[in-house]
Amino acid sequence: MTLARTALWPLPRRSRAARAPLPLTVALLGLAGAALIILPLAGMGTRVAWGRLPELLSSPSATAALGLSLRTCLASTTICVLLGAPLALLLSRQWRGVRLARVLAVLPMTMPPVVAGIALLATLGKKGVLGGVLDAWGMRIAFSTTAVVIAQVFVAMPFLVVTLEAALRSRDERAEMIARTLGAGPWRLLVRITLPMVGPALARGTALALGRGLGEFGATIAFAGSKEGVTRTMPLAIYLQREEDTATALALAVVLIAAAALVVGATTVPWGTLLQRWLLPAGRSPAPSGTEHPSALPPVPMPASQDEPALPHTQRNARRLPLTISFTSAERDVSVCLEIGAGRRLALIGPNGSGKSTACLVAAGLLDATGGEVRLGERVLDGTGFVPAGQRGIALLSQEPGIFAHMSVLENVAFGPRCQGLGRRAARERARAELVAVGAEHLAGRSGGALSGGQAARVALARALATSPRALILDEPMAALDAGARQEMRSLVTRRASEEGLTVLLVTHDVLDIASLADDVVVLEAGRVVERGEAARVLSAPGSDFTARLTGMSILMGTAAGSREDPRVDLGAGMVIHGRPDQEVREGEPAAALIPPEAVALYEEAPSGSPRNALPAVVRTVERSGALVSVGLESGGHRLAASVTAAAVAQLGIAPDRELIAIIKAVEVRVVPRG
Ligand SMILES: Nc1ncnc2c1ncn2[C@@H]1O[C@H](COP(=O)(O)OP(=O)(O)OP(=O)(O)O)[C@@H](O)[C@H]1O
Repeated sequence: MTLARTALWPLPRRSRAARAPLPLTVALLGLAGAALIILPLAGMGTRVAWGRLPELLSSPSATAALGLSLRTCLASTTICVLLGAPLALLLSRQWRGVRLARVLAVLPMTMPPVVAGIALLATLGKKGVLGGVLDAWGMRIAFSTTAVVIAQVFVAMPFLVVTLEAALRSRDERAEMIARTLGAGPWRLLVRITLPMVGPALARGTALALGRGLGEFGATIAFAGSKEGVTRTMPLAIYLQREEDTATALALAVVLIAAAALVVGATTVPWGTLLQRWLLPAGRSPAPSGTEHPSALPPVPMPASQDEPALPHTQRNARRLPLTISFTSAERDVSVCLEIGAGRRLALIGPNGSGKSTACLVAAGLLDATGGEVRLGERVLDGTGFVPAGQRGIALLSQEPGIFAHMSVLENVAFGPRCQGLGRRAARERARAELVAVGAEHLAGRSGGALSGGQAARVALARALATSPRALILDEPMAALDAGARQEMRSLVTRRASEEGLTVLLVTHDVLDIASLADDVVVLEAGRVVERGEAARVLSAPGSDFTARLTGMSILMGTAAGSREDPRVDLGAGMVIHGRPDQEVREGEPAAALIPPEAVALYEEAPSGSPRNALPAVVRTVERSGALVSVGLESGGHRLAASVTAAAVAQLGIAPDRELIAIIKAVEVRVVPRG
């Protein structure tokens, strides 16, 4: 079976069926192109005195050229990396004139090298603009080994800059955003997140710069001349000796081609994957765990604030803080004021583009709260001052978990505590305890890039909570998970938020998230609040079109009862709803029964056979909805919606105030715990 599956998908690369057909003419032209590259190399190979290669390469002129090329290339490549990487970082950002700067940076790539040499000579030569000044100080650059290095840097650095800058501009910036919310400063962000993310491009750019430096000829001969042992690099030696000492010139050419092939070959190696494999071998055992308990989490120093001194972890847990987010963004046309009570969980819902993520970014400190204020407890985070992301005591979890793929899971979770000043060992201990708390300790040693969606969501939660936040912003972190993983994540968030006493802002499009997680709901439409209230009230009696459409189903609040095989919700006044089996119930805890309108059938009298869910109900509204009719009912103070045919409406005489019996299929009722 496995064989059949692998044979079918993915299709083997060599399979004929897997290849898109190529016109014969195109294939022949391609082969002609390849011949044009290979034939001269092969032709040269026929002239090389292969047997005398060691002897030829050990001649004084050859060793001098080889040694000089090696030294100057190492120096120029180092300079290319040290100056080129910062230049690429500058060019990858948006600022006035950046387009012109990008053109100038690649100009040496398209310039004839000899022109580059003349330009360098005009600047640094004896009569050059700078050369004259340097000459007065006794520094002669032209026609020295330094000139060779400068010529190589001039022509080679753009290769590194262009490669790195393209990678930087197309990188996914979400990981950096997450790192900022975890407290990373500019250097840590650059060294631990940005550069490792573009590591393969940096390696490729460096290899290309090295290759270009090795082959440099025109700029060198014009600016540095050709003095044996001082400026005569391999390409120059090959050119000058090609007639009088052809054998040595060809031997040097072989070395140059071999070096170039090695360098170009190195650019095709998947360095990122290899490094990860070396640094995190698959067999590496997960970090020891199992002895820690969440209550034993080592403390993390809270960001210093003048008006709120850092508190010990245990005391902070006891303090639940209210969160206020109030701002107006003219650019995005969003104007919102949210007040979340201390330790409460508020669901922010609304159509796409209504401003939910904008509110999350403002709260986390990734966007300015223009004309407003962000306040956590007594501490003003934005408004009369600005507390940067990562120092606010607010953690952000977004739809993309943003797990750092180049780090292990343990390092991911330890990242925040490290940013907050904890030592390596203490940060790792803290990370381990957080992983235990979310049931992911077995993943500690795994690479961050080797997690399933559900695992990544757990790790992201552990990483966010490892910074000991007081408020948690959840911007649809469960949207990409399957139903099972979503339910697990809901329970986990509910438990950890209660344990840590967190104030939670949750963005979601899922009614189940609201029913099981939220205390309060705010509805946004077109950047404005159109409805707010307690979750139970908003869900059972929607006051806006959006919530009415969102809920669609009836949500009956009550108390959980029964067992996994027969879960129930007691609605009070002797009314009970049975749900479908295989749902977790916590006897006596708040729960909601979610009922789709199609699961409700209406009868004049209870049918024989005593169906399990039979509720007396009074019709309140009747509305046509496409081919069907939506009937709004009230049963013991609960609102219930049914979807019936027009024929049923006529047959039963369904009209406002009509008393009926609602029969609800237990298999279609979901029982959801309300944390
Ligand atoms: N980077 C940006 N620059 C300018 N405007 C933006 C930017 N990102 C979003 N917007 C605009 O801001 C408004 C609110 O967008 P936001 O992403 O906050 O909505 P949302 O409710 O989170 O949407 P969704 O449910 O699709 O995630 C939209 O009109 C959007 O076009």
